[in-house]
Amino acid sequence: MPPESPAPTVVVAAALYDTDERLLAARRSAPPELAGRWELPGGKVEPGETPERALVRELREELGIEAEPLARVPGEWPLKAGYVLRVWRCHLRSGAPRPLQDHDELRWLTADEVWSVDWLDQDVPAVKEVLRDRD
Ligand SMILES: Nc1nc2c([nH]c(=O)n2[C@H]2C[C@H](O)[C@@H](COP(=O)(O)OP(=O)(O)OP(=O)(O)O)O2)c(=O)[nH]1
Repeated sequence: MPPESPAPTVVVAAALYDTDERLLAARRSAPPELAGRWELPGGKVEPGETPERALVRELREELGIEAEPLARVPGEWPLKAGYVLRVWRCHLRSGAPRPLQDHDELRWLTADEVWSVDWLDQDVPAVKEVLRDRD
C-alpha cells in the first residue's frame, strides 16, 4: 500500500454578495504565477483555527470588512499539491471591501458578469458551484 499522504492544508474562501446580489471577486497581486488572476477572497486555515474563524480573520485582514460565514458551499476543490479550497457563503456585516493585502483590484459581479474576469483555473469549478448554490 502507498504511504498515506498528510492531510491537505485547507484554504477557505468567501462567496460574498452585496445588496444587489453581486458576487465579490478579487484580483491577486502575488505570487507572480497567480498575479492578475481572479479568486474568491480568503486564505489558509492556521493550526488550531476553525475554518469559519480563519475566514473571518482573512476577510478582515485582506479586505477590512467584518463578515459572517453562513453556510458551506458543497464541495472541495484541489489547488496546488497539498492544498484544497472550501467555500462559504458569507454575509457582509460591516465595512466596504478594499484590497488591503494580496489583491490589487476588487470587483462586484452581476450574474451576467461572473465570467467576465479571468478566474484562476482551479477556482472555475468552485465558482460554478457557488452560482448553483445561490439559485
Ligand atoms: N484565498 C484564495 N486562495 C486561492 C484561491 N484559489 C487558489 O488557488 N488559491 C491559492 C493561492 C495561494 O497559493 C493559496 C492561499 O494562500 P493565500 O496567500 O491567499 O493565503 P494566506 O493569506 O493565508 O497566505 P500567507 O500569507 O499565509 O501565505 O491558495 C482562492 O479562490 N482563494
